[in-house]
Amino acid sequence: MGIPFTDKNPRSKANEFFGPIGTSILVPVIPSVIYALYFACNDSSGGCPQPLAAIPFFSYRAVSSLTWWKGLWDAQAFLVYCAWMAFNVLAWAILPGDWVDGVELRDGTRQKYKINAFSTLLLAIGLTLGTIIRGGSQSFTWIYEHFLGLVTASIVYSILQTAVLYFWSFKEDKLLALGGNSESHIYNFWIGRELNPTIGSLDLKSFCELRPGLIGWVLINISMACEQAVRSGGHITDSMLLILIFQGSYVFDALYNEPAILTQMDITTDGFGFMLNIGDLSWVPFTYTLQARYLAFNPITLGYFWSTIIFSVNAIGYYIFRASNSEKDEFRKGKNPKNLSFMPTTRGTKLLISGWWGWLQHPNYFGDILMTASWCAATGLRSPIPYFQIVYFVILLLHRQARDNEACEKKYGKDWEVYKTLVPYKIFPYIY
Ligand SMILES: NC(=O)C1=CN([C@@H]2O[C@H](COP(=O)(O)OP(=O)(O)OC[C@H]3O[C@@H](n4cnc5c(N)ncnc54)[C@H](OP(=O)(O)O)[C@@H]3O)[C@@H](O)[C@H]2O)C=CC1
Ligand SMILES: CC(C)=CCC[C@@H](C)[C@H]1CC=C2C3=C(CC[C@@]21C)[C@@]1(C)CC[C@H](O)C(C)(C)[C@@H]1CC3
Repeated sequence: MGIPFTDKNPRSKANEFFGPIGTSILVPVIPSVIYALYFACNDSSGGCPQPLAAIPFFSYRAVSSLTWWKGLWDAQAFLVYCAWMAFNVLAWAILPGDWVDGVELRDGTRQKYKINAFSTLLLAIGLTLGTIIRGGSQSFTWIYEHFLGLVTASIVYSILQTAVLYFWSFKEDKLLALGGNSESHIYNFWIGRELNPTIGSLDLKSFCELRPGLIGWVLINISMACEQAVRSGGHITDSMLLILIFQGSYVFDALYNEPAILTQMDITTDGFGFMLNIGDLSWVPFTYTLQARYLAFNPITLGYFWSTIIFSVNAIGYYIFRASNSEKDEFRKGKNPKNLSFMPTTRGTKLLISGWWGWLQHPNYFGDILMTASWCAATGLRSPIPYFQIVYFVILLLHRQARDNEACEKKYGKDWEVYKTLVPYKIFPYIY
């Protein structure tokens, strides 16, 4: 099928993520990594890497049997996953929230967003805690027990949703993502063709980025803590408590600042393709919970000394992340309470050259990386598997920095070169 292009939706180049070849590798690799993390870190593996052949996922004999494949599917988990998506849609529809405008799109229109993700989070946590208070820790271990089935459910759901949206994007009059209208179907499938797919007034991309995955992350962590408590006679370790606090507050922060996401590249520029579908709905809830899942069957006590160090790294990271994000948000809204220096640009928008944004090109990434490092450190040193998160996250943010740099070169031209001479370090102070 030829892929049409018009003045409104010009042909784009398939030049990111190593083009059609890179994206055709990424599409099967991302779900495989989610499964691999499960098989390399569960109760039977003990969360330590075994010889690869001992892990069913990597053993030819296991993978070639139909029974093994059937074991990945859990109909009950699939129903629960669909019910979870329905709960999020209902909460979005029923809970009150202000309607705000997104950034101006290239056709002059603006997408409208209902802001009530934070109240959805409070509702979900309230219901969960109510269940645990009434039924004890054992009443909320279902997620731990059905983790593999839920992984499959989320992957199947993401594939179906991406496929439906891909076909839907060929209906006329859609505004497409500038990067997602290349000549390659697989590349467009990965990036996403339509910029802002909606059902009625529900914007699917922002909905999926903030609600089912992020709130699911918190609930999965709580289930892992319940599993640990059941196994140890009602207690959870200091490491598990730290993970609940760190990651819970990270999600609280994201949902409390919901409107801030509307100016980020995922919302303004990328389509809603496989990358964001599987990223939001499967990767975030099922790999970002790796530390809590590991601790569920590997209780680790850190003690006051290490807990204080790890807590401090997370607190410093959070401070840098929040302060720098808020500084830029305020500045973009036309406020400059600290009287920070900035440079004018021919594009019209100004660039900060003092404060957090005069220190690094992405101070918020640096804060985010410190936080992720503290999450991994809370799992101790017995297994390298929970450290997967920091490796992945540094790669993600290095790649994101490169994508943003390219976008800023286009937006600001020579002014961006000047900015880079004034603020030479990208993410890591005095290193990179
Ligand atoms: N936990 C996770 O999995 C992930 C978390 N994140 C987090 O999301 C947050 C947002 O990240 P992201 O949107 O990628 O990037 P940034 O918040 O760094 O935003 C980049 C944009 O900011 C503007 N900008 C850049 N420099 C300046 C300056 N000096 N003064 C004013 N504006 C400037 C430019 O846009 P313009 O000039 O057009 O306004 C640029 O395109 C980060 O905190 C990141 O850590 C991101 C990905 C994954
Ligand atoms: C491996 C793979 C499929 C990667 C896809 C990338 C996505 C996992 C991430 C792209 C941008 C993201 C953001 C968040 C979560 C991860 C993804 C979806 C985010 C919602 C996390 C919470 C933060 O506070 C945030 C709101 C700033 C952030 C936005 C970007």
